[in-house]
Amino acid sequence: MMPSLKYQKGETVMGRWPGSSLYYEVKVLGFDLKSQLYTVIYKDGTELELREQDLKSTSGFQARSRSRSRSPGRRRSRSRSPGRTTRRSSSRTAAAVAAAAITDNAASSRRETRLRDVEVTLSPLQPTKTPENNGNNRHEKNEDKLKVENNTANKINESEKKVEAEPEKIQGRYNLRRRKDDGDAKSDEAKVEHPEEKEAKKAAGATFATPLDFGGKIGAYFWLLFLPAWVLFLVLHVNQEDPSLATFPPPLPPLDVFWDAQALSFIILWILFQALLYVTPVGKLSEGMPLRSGERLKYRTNGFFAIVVSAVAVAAAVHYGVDLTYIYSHFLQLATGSFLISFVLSIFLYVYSRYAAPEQLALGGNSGNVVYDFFKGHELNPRIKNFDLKFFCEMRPGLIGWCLINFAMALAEMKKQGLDAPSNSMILVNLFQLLYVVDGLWNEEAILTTMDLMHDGFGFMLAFGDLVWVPFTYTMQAYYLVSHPSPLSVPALTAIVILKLVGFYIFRKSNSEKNAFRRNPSDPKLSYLKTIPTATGKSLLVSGWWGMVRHPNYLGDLLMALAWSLPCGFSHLLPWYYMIYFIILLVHRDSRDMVECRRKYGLAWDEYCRTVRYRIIPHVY
Ligand SMILES: NC(=O)C1=CN([C@@H]2O[C@H](COP(=O)(O)OP(=O)(O)OC[C@H]3O[C@@H](n4cnc5c(N)ncnc54)[C@H](OP(=O)(O)O)[C@@H]3O)[C@@H](O)[C@H]2O)C=CC1
Ligand SMILES: CC(C)CCC[C@@H](C)[C@H]1CC=C2C3=C(CC[C@@]21C)[C@@]1(C)CC[C@H](O)C(C)(C)[C@@H]1CC3
Repeated sequence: MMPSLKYQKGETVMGRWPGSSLYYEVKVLGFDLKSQLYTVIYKDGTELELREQDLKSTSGFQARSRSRSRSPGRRRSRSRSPGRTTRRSSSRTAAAVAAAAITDNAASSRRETRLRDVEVTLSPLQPTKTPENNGNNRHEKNEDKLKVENNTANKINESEKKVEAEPEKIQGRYNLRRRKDDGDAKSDEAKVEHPEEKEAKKAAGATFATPLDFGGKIGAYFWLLFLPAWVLFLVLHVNQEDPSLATFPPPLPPLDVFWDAQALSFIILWILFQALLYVTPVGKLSEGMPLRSGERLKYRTNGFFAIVVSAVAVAAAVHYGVDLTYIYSHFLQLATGSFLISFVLSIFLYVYSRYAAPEQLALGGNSGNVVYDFFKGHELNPRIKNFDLKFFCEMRPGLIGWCLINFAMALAEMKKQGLDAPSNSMILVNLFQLLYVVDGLWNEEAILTTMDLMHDGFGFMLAFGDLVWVPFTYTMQAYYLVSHPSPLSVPALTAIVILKLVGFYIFRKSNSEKNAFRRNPSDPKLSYLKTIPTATGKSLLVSGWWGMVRHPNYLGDLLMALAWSLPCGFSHLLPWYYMIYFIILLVHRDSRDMVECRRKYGLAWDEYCRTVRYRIIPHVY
């Protein structure tokens, strides 16, 4: 029993469908005092959390005509409502709707046909104007108030315009909060909120999170210690004459060797220089994907400009006698300096996130455990004014720094081996990785539809990953080649170049296809693609690259990684480190994404997985 609550455990009530005014019959499973949310279960077994405002007693509903619910005008006004969300509830409810839509899909074996335009046909009931309804939802008088059966038949209707055709409407689909009849998000914000509603909103934001990754709370402690230790191990190991497992563990130098104030100041200067380029008003202002609040952040995507200016600056520095082999000889000290910066940044990010509104927190980094949230990232998009810290760190200092370090290694190789030009292997590694980074910066907008930008909070994992892991471990191949020459025959070189180009083609095409589709699903250039509708208003691609495997971009990336290691030969395991790490990282990311997409899209995701059976490698995995 749940004392003094409006709805009791076991009671059957009507629960609102996110982004609309449709109500399903649900059974109350429980009530969370902290979040003030009811856990309810649908007839198809889907559980979700709803606020009291989104529940109504069944007595307040009556059957109403089908034609009214299908009025296009009405649908229009609904989907234009400003989007605000409660956390878990929105996605779980979406899953429930997806479940219904896809059940019918599967039954009518429409997989082979074009599934882009969908309408969920419901059997609506209209609530009578009971005092309860009027009291709770006065603002909804003009909206459809519909009751639907959970096991309602849903069908694909080719004639209806799908929600995705107007991306700005997507936000309305996630709305489980009070909705105003019209007006934009800003006017919404300006209205005074009831204190109770404020509390519930706070609680909803603060409590709900996705399941814990990376071994949970204990895992977070482990990774916090292991990741820096692993970088240290790699840096010390690669510096040895014989970097084989026989010399494991590498000898630890005295503590004072780690610290170099000059190295730290170079890192700070580099980050400030990149920050300056980032805020330079050159290049496009791109829109991110809609957030849970319905808001879309703007990002200055001038990464290509940044790398070109950086290259010119580095070339000028070399021309005026700056010895870049300093990077090779002070690698450990530079890594230590970067680590310190990433650690201080992570502390700042965590403290800063404590002042963020609940809807600005990352679902995956909101466990309530300080260490876990510090590691995983508490706030989704921490910004100082318009300066987006996550976007900047992920795309600039570390990524461009990676190319700078590789270049320095080529110079160091020439110096150490007494060469007039870098070796073929060194040139390949430099060019391949430069292409990867330049491509990422050229297509910088595409990063806005990746997991890191959309779902992961910005905390130690990414700050350390961006500022330490990328520049100081992704450069292992180039570092290795400085003192371990690996001559390449012409056929081997040709084969490696072909492998790289094939990988790059798959990687770029698949990433661009998904990005273009997410940005404008009705792009005529994508009209040949088949899709599966989901109840969130977004669809899933089931043909093209994303019909081949579930992560074609990972396949391309892995082929490229192979091409980066091959020039280093097979004498040591160390240059293969990236390949091994990358397989683990991408397999884990794929699993994380599966969980996240299953949560978001429910049975529509299962249907996608049935249609596209392999995850990364066709017919293998
Ligand atoms: N070099 C490196 O260290 C690393 C490189 N990468 C690369 O970065 C790139 C981005 O990777 P990552 O962010 O992990 O993942 P993705 O770019 O693959 O993003 C996954 C998201 O894409 C959407 N999606 C999945 N399936 C479909 C589909 N069938 N149709 C439409 N949308 C779909 C989903 O988001 P939604 O539906 O919400 O839009 C899903 O959450 C990849 O190329 C990867 O290889 C990644 C990690 C490290
Ligand atoms: C420290 C942890 C064990 C792992 C940290 C992972 C991060 C290093 C990576 C997570 C996703 C990344 C991406 C790129 C770099 C590595 C990190 C930050 C990326 C920017 C590289 C360039 C590509 O073109 C890209 C697609 C833009 C990549 C996006 C993901």
